[in-house]
Amino acid sequence: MQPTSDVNQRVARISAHLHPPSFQMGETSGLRAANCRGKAGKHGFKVAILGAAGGIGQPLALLMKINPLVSVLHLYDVVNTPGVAADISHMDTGAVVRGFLGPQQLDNALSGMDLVIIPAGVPRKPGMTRDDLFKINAGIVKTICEGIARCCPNAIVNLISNPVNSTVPIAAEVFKQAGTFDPKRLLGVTMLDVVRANTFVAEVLGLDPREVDVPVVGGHSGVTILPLLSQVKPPSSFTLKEIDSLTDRIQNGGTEVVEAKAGTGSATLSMAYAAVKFADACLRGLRGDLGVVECAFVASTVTELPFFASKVRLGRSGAEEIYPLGPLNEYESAGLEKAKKELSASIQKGVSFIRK
Ligand SMILES: NC(=O)c1ccc[n+]([C@@H]2O[C@H](COP(=O)([O-])OP(=O)(O)OC[C@H]3O[C@@H](n4cnc5c(N)ncnc54)[C@H](O)[C@@H]3O)[C@@H](O)[C@H]2O)c1
Ligand SMILES: O=C(O)C[C@H](O)C(=O)O
Repeated sequence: MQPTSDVNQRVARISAHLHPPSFQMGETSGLRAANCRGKAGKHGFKVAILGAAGGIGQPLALLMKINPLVSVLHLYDVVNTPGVAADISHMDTGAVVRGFLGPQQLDNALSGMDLVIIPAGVPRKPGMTRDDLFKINAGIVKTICEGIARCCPNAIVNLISNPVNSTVPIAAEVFKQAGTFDPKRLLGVTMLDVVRANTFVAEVLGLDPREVDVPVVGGHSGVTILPLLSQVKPPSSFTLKEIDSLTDRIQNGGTEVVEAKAGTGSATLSMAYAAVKFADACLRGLRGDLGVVECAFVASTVTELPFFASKVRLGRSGAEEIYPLGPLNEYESAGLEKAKKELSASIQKGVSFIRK
């Protein structure tokens, strides 16, 4: 495989020749959006997806195009965005779609955005840990975050790229160096763990998953994924066997999908669903809705670690309140100690990548 920087440079050279700063619906057909009578995009939020041509990026773009809170949707990737943007732009929903290809168009993709969602980077293959992705994805996240600091320092950032336990600290360090770090606006997306936990717990309880709420705290990898089954809503009790098997399945849900996909990638469709659920919550918070609460991996003082996933209240300025973990039982307290040990090393690895 070629180093990412070489690929990026080649893409930049080619795209500089082939493409203007962005391309929009109709630009190849003679009927440019700019010439049309209606001017869309006045109401609602401007959202960028970086990694928009990927396994998560494409269904995520589709679902964000349907979201009535989105007025402008920027789709950025280092490959294939012309096709994805053209395709998505034909959907008769409100958001105006623009595509951006390659590093030369990164700044235009990001300028003026309210929310930036980042699923850029390589996924796992069977036998790999999320930390095995660090080598490639750390640099990708660094470059993208440098762009955010330059072009939309006030945007809310939803970071999906793995390993989340390290990429969020990387993003924080980039923003600190640029003088733009606002801990409330940087959110690591752990929503898929909650989505899985709700589904698996509902299965055991014989309930509709939409009626179930399982807080999942800690981080987004193996033992750092800590479901708090003692706090499930509606209040429920489990046998020790159920607790063991539910905890194991929630912690290894990602690996279950990686193995089932047998080398072709990791969770994309359920992740796009989870990402949209989380992004929608962020947008409702930005709009000023009250009582929007979801789990996310954020800068935190809930434990002695500088980052931790827990329930947060989303408002006009991002994660405005971070809730404490609440009472843990003995099983969960033991899990918390294991989680903190692994998380601490992953956070340090991310910080050192930038401070080196
Ligand atoms: N947080 C979570 O819960 C969660 C869940 C699933 C997957 N993930 C992670 O999300 C990432 C993406 O997964 P995927 O299945 O969509 O992978 P994918 O390979 O299908 O897509 C990734 C996309 O990123 C693009 N990309 C690469 N370098 C880029 C750069 N410098 N700038 C912009 N785009 C770039 C690629 O061209 C590709 O289109 C992986 O790291 C994966 O581990 C996280
Ligand atoms: O498991 C992976 O590598 C992808 C993602 O983190 C997931 O939880 O599905």
